Amino acid sequence: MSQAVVAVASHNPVKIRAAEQALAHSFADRPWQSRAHAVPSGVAEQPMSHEETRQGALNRLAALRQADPEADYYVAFEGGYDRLDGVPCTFAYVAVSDGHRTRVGRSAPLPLPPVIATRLEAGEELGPVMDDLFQQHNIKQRGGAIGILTGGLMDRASLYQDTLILQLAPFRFPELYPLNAE
Ligand SMILES: O=P(O)(O)OP(=O)(O)OP(=O)(O)OC[C@H]1O[C@@H](n2cnc3c(O)ncnc32)[C@H](O)[C@@H]1O
Repeated sequence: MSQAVVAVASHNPVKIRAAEQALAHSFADRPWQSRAHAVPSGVAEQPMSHEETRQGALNRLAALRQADPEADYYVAFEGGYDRLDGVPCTFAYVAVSDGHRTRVGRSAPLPLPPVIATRLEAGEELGPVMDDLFQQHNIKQRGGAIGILTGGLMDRASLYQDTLILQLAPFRFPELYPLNAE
């Protein structure tokens, strides 16, 4: 069977791996390959609200579809920060499309310690702040804040992968999720 292609809206290896794994697990009857594209998010490097983060994922998805019109699936992740129920958190939005149907969803949130929240609210980015506090290099492209603060029980790729798998349910069972009800 011919390879199916998932286009990914980032060169960050964490995001590419998460997209590849989620598609390969959700649609295991097909072999998958990924194509990565650097596309603009159209929002700040460090989105500071859930609305801005969601918009970043949607903007990346739209740019990705223009950049790679022949892919079978399109996946865009955007990492962000907000106070959810008053608690400072980092989370991601994923936007996924097969060219017909589009779904957007937010990951489970990771609560951040006040020392990190204060620095983000002063204008710093989470990746460099984590590198600085935990003496890491480019942790955002490895386990991320999730890896460090869960003691390795989860990592950025696994959280993003699970977030995408949940949003793929309507694509797996299209008869249960009619397009005109979305
Ligand atoms: O190359 P791109 O796709 O832009 O990937 P990114 O990791 O740099 O960027 P995102 O836009 O997804 O995330 C926004 C910021 O949040 C940071 N970030 C998000 N999740 C993180 C995590 O788990 N650990 C460390 N930094 C994280 C990241 O450093 C970015 O500066």
